[in-house]
Formats: sequence, structure tokens, C-alpha cells
Amino acid sequence: METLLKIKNVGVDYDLDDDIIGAINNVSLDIHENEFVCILGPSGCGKSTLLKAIAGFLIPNEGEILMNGKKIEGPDQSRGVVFQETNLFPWFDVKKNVTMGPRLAHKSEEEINLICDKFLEQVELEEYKDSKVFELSGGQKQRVAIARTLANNPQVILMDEPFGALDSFTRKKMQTMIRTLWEKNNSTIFFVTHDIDEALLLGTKIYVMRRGEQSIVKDYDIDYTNRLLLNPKEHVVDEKIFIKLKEEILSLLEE
Ligand SMILES: Nc1ncnc2c1ncn2[C@@H]1O[C@H](COP(=O)(O)OP(=O)(O)OP(=O)(O)O)[C@@H](O)[C@H]1O
Repeated sequence: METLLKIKNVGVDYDLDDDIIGAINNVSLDIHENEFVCILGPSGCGKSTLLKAIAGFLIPNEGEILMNGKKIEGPDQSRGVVFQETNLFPWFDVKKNVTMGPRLAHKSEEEINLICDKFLEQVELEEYKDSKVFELSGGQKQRVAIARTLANNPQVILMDEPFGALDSFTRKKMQTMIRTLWEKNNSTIFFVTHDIDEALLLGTKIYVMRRGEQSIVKDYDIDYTNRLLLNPKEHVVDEKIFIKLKEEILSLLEE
């Protein structure tokens, strides 16, 4: 697999008036095309900070992040971001929200319609095209936000606890949906979560993060993802490998 992102010895400090907070330390990892990378760790260990550095919202104090061999020096369209808060325009309809990027890129009306239909179909919201965003449920809004990001055709999708505010039933549905979208579009996804089950169900690669001199403490390659794709109802959570990994990660995080 081609290396898309190279994170080399990255450290980020926040400079407060009377203190300096070391948010992440010594992070080195490669993200390859078509990987579903989950960053898993407790609150405050620096997951969002790492995502913001990859997005280009902040520049690391130490080390560097390269995308396609080029240093990231600010945000750009090749990295799409989905947050827990959807940041949609509530008074605009779904279509207008989803097609904001293609419009700014001066695509033709025909292309815009094709993009809109394709991604609304993928997130199963075709019939809500003309609905105002404020009329939608939390899960539907998050699906609009995902369609909006996909519509910009990013090379990598950065997701920061995107399902954190959803009830467990909706969350399950969204997890199945994002796994299917990832496969269908050959996407590369960088997904931040503090939920072990979520990471173990979604990731093809999991990095475990903790506060300390070395932010990433362990990484795992996960090989049952393809089985899940074939049968989303399969009860991987009951399998020995799932339980073993979960116990191992829990004890790592409790150390
Ligand atoms: N803008 C900021 N200014 C100062 N300190 C910050 C800022 N953003 C984050 N921090 C601090 O950096 C550390 C890492 O925060 P970060 O939000 O990256 O962690 P996280 O693992 O994503 O947490 P959570 O899961 O709760 O979102 C924390 O101690 C946090 O208080």
C-alpha cells in the first residue's frame, strides 16, 4: 500500500499564559492508502490535537507531517474533516450544504447534481435532498456532514469522534454505514475515538494513545474487517480475538 501521510516525531505544545501543556509527544506513524486508522485513547491524551495537526489547523512544535511527500503547512481540500459537531448551515437545505465545496470549486450544475445524488444515496438521504437541516435528527445531520465531506473528494477523511453524540442504536447504524462507504469509495480514513469497541469494529489499524513521553504506546493490525463487510450482523464482539484485544488494550490504558 502507498504511504499517503507520514507523521515524523511530532510533538505539540499549547502555550498558555502561565503554563505550557505538552499535548502530544514523539508521534511517528505512516498512514497508507485505503487504511481505516483508528486512534484510540482516553480523554485528554491528545487525539484531537493529532487530528488537527494532520488537518493543518495547527503546526507541530516538533517534527513534521508529510502528505504525498509534501510538508503540511495549513488546511487544504485533500484532507476532509468530520467533527462531532456537524457545523452545517441549519437554514439551508441538505443539497446546498452537501454541494458547498463543489460550488466553491466552480463545478458545472450538472456535475454538482451528480455529486449530490451519488453521496446522498450513499448516506441514504436521497429523499431529504430538499429538507432544511434543522428538520433532521442528529444521526441524519451527521450523515449530511459525511456526504458534504465526500463531495469534496478528499484523499483522506479525518473524523473526530463523529458518532460521540449519538444514541447507541444510531451509532451502530452509522458504524456499519461508514465501513461500507470506506470500502465502496476506496477511502482512507483517520478516525478518533475513545470507544474501544468502536475502534475494534472499524479499524484495519489501531493506534493506542496515552498521555506521556511517548503518546502512541501500541499499534494493532486488525484482520476481521473484511468479514464484517460481508456480513455486518456477524457477532465479532463475541469472538476470542476481539475479547483478547479488548482486554489487552484496556490493561494498556489502565497502566
Ligand atoms: N486549544 C488548546 N489550548 C490549550 N490546551 C489545549 C488546547 N486544546 C487541547 N488542549 C489540551 O491538550 C491536551 C490534549 O487535548 P486533546 O483535545 O487533543 O485530547 P483528546 O484526547 O482529543 O481529548 P477528548 O477525547 O476529551 O476530546 C489536554 O490536556 C487539553 O486540555
